[in-house]
Amino acid sequence: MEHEHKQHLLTPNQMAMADKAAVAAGVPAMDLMAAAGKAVADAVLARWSRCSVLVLCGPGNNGGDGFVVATLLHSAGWPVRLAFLGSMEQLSPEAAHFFHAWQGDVEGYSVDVLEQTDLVIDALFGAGLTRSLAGKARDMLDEIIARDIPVCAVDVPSGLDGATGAAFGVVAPAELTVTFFRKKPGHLLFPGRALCGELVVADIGIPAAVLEALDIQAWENSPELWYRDYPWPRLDGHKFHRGHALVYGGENMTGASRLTARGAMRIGAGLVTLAAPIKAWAVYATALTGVMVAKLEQSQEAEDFEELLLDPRYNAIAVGPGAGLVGFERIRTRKIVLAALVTGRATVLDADALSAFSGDPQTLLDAIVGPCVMTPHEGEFARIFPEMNKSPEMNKNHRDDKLTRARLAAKQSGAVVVLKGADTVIASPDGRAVINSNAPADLATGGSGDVLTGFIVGLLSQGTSQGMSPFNAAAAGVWLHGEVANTFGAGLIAEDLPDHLPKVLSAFKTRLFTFKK
Ligand SMILES: NC(=O)C1=CN([C@@H]2O[C@H](COP(=O)(O)OP(=O)(O)OC[C@H]3O[C@@H](n4cnc5c(N)ncnc54)[C@H](O)[C@@H]3O)[C@@H](O)[C@H]2O)[C@@H](O)CC1
Ligand SMILES: [K+]
Repeated sequence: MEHEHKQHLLTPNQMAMADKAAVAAGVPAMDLMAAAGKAVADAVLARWSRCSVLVLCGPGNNGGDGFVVATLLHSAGWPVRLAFLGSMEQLSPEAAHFFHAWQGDVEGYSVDVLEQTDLVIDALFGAGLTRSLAGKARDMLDEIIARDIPVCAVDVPSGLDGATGAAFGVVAPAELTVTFFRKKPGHLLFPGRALCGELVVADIGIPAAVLEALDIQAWENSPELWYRDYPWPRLDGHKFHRGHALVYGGENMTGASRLTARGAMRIGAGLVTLAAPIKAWAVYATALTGVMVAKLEQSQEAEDFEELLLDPRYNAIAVGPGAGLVGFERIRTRKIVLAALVTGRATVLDADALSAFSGDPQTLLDAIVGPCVMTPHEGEFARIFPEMNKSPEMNKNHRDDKLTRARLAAKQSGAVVVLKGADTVIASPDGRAVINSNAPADLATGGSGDVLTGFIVGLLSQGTSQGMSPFNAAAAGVWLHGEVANTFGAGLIAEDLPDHLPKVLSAFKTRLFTFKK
């Protein structure tokens, strides 16, 4: 539990509740602010050499943290100026205390203070921001951007929504952001992730026990969340115990489903069968060695696929990569998807399996009866959930909020939704969500999604009853996929992903022992 706690993501509201709970548990609010300010000052001292600093303090407790930072950097011998946007009377008792502790001048709040500033400490607004910045607050940010002055943000860059990662309006990108206690979704979701720069999470003395009462439903993806369920081969195991994944392969883009099949093999499916239309059968059979290839006769591919599925040993199915969308292929892809779903067995739907239901997504959503993982990128997501951003449940300020969209999609469909991108969100129909943060840009390469589908179906084939839930299998697949790309480095192509996985799995296995201690 202790490890998982580190991955918790708190919304700004939950963070305010954590703050209150800590105070109720006996931690003085003054100490929290002092610790927050010290954490920021320490991080600045560790990264920058002595330079001329301007601390911009806002009207709330984010500004309070700023007063502390100013005092500490001044004590460290740095030239510090402070500008305050707010009124003394409205400061909280803690912020007022640290305002009075500041020995220097308080500059007028105008863009002129940016003259001869080498570094800005942005303590204007943090978790309390609820709308776009206007007037003087906004002008200052515009000018910081125009002058390209380095920024260290306190908690979040001012103007960033900690819940969604969206900008309320203008945001000055930070080189460093120091946040407190736990991350927020907005630190991981784009554009927030890019606007934060380097992110430091500082312990300010809030006891982890306050998390219990917060009903947290979002985590940063990490093995701590799912390693207990990871299906390591057992000594007494047999290939049949490790499941049998069935992958549908289309007629033209045969590379895609081959990558899926290879991904499933590498991640530990006991057996993988690729079922392909007879026209393409020879291509598959020649190219694949460890993977079996089943023939689907012309014009009765879906029926043959159904017949294959009469064999209960196929316990996880993947459809989508290279399935085909042109002309009659689209109808065939739809039939294959529905044949897979009606079995109620664990199914992963990707790419064409989703796009084939464009214009008629309800047919797909109604057919989901068993464990299912959908892995759309944004384009595919829009085809299956075209009205999502109009939903009354969407955040009114940020209708493109990825976390909420993925959660609503999971709830509506009953499937685990993996909404892909540089900040992939994995959402469960029960409201839990994981945000992935380990994917490097190298992963944006053709075929990488096909391998991800393979990783997930391979994990699912190893048993959803005793083994991984679809939610955990999806989170594990996405994390391992990112980790492989990270450890492989530059020059990555999709083929490398399955083949480099064993190295990552070995390292992960070693790490597992440290988790268990
Ligand atoms: N655990 C915690 O929660 C802790 C929080 N601390 C700091 O406290 C911050 C949160 O403090 P607050 O809740 O006071 O929030 P903020 O300091 O972010 O700002 C709140 C103030 O801004 C006003 N405001 C909101 N949107 C505005 C807009 N668009 N234009 C102008 N004014 C606007 C509000 O009316 C309120 O007066 C955190 O970000 C963090 O920096 C730290 O002091 C230590 C502990
Ligand atoms: K800030």
